[in-house]
Amino acid sequence: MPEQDRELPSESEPLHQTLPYEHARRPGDLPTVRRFRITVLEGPGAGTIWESASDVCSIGSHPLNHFTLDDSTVSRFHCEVRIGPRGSLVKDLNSTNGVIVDGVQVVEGYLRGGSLLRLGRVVLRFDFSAETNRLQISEQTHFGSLVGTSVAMRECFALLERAAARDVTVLLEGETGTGKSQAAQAIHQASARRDKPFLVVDCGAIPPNLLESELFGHEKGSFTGAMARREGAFEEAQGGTVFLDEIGELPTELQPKLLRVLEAREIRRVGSNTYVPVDIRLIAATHRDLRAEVNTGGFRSDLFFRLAVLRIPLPALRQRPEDLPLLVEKLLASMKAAPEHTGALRTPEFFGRLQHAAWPGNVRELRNYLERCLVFEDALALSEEEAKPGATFEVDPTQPYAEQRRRVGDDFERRYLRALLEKHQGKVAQAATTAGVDRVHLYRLLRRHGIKP
Ligand SMILES: Nc1ncnc2c1ncn2[C@@H]1O[C@H](COP(=O)(O)OP(=O)(O)OP(=O)(O)O)[C@@H](O)[C@H]1O
Repeated sequence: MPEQDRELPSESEPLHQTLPYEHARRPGDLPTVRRFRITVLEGPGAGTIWESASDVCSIGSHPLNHFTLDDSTVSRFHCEVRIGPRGSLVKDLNSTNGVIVDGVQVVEGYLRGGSLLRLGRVVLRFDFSAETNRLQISEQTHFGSLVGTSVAMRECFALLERAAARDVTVLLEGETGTGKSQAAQAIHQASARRDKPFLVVDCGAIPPNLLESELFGHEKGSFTGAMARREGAFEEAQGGTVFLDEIGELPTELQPKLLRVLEAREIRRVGSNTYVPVDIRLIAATHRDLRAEVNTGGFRSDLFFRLAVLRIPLPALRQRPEDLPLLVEKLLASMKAAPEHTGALRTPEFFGRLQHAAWPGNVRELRNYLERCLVFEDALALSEEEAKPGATFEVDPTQPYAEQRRRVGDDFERRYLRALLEKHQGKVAQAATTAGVDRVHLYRLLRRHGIKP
C-alpha cells in the first residue's frame, strides 16, 4: 500500500483509541489500557454486561474467573481476554467446547470491537469503552535479583511487592527461565518471615513415591528404608516459607494432602496417625497453565482455588524485548565480565539481534548465550550453536582454568542433552538409560539449561 494511502489516526483521535494499550509517556505516569466490556447476547444471563477493571478478563464457570458464566457448556476456565501492545487477544484455556470468534474456532486470536465469541451455547460480544484503565505498575525496575523496565515486568514487580507485604499463598506462573525461583526467594527475603527457613521442593524432580515423605516426613519403619523418623519440608520450614516448584507435577494422590496443609495448617507424617500443626507460607510455581489442567481434571479445582490466592504471571522474554539492555548489563555484571571483553556485547547491532530471537529458555537461555559469547570473546551468531554441533572449543589461556572449564562444560552439556533428546524423541526415561544417569538427574540437567523434553 502506498505510504499516503495508509489509514492514520486523525489528530482529534487520541492514540489509545487506535492502539488499545499505551505505554507511559513521562516518568511517573502510569500506562493505560482501553477499558472493554463483554455483553452476554445468548444463554443464561443474557443482557448481563461485564466491564474490565484492568487489562485482563478470564471467563468460565468457576468462581475464580473475572467473569463467571453459570452454564454447563462453559468450561471451568474457558478462555482469557488480554489487552496487550498488539491488540486484544483471546486465548482458549483448553476448554471442552472451544472458543469461536466471529464463526471461526481459535486457540488464540485477536478481537476487534463488536467481535462475537461463542463459548458452548453462550454468545458474548466484545466491545471497547471510551474510557481507559490505569495499569498498576511498580515504581521500581527491580525486585530482589530480578530486573526489568518494561510495563509487563513492572506489573509483575507490583504484584511481587504485594505478595511480600502479606502472608498469602502465591502462585507464580511462567515459562522456564522467566525467574520464578528467584521471585519466590525474593518474596521470602522481603517478607516478615525472612529470618526463618526458605525451603525448596521441586515436585518435578523427585520420584512420586519419595515426594510424600520429602514434603510431610515419615516415621521410622513406615516403609522399606525408613531407618529413622524424618521431618519433611513443611515441618523443617516452621515459621518460614516452603517453595513448591513445578506444582503441576504434584501426583493426584498428594493433592488432598496439600489441600489439608492450606486449609487446616497441619500435616501427617507418612506412617503416623497424628497431625502436627505447621506455620508456613506457601509459594508455588508452574510453567503450565493450571486452569487448563483443572478443566481436564488433572489438577483439583479446590486446590487451585487455595493456591491461586495471588497469581503472579512472569512474562516471557520475547514479550518484553525492551528489557534486554538492562538484563544484559545485569547478567554480564553477575558473570564478573571485564569491560574490555564485552564491547561487542553492547553494540546496537548486537541488541538488534537479541531482540529478534525467540528465547524459548527465556532469561536462563540469554544468560547461557552471553556466557558462550564470553568464552569466544565475541558476539556469536545466535544460531551458531545449532549449526555447528561438532565444533571444537577454543582454549583461552588468559582466562582462569576453573572458569573456562565450567563454561566449556556447560556448552558441552547443552549440546549433549539436545542431541540425546532428539535421538530418543524427547523420552526422558529412555534417554537417561542411554546416558547412564538417573532420570531425576537428567531432569535437573534439562531444567538447568532451559531445555524442554
Ligand atoms: N528478570 C530477571 N532479571 C535478572 N535475572 C533474571 C530475570 N529472570 C530470570 N533471571 C535469571 O535467569 C535464571 C533463571 O531464573 P529462575 O531459575 O528463577 O527461572 P525459573 O522460572 O524458576 O525457571 P524453571 O521453571 O526452569 O525452574 C537465573 O539465573 C535468574 O537469576
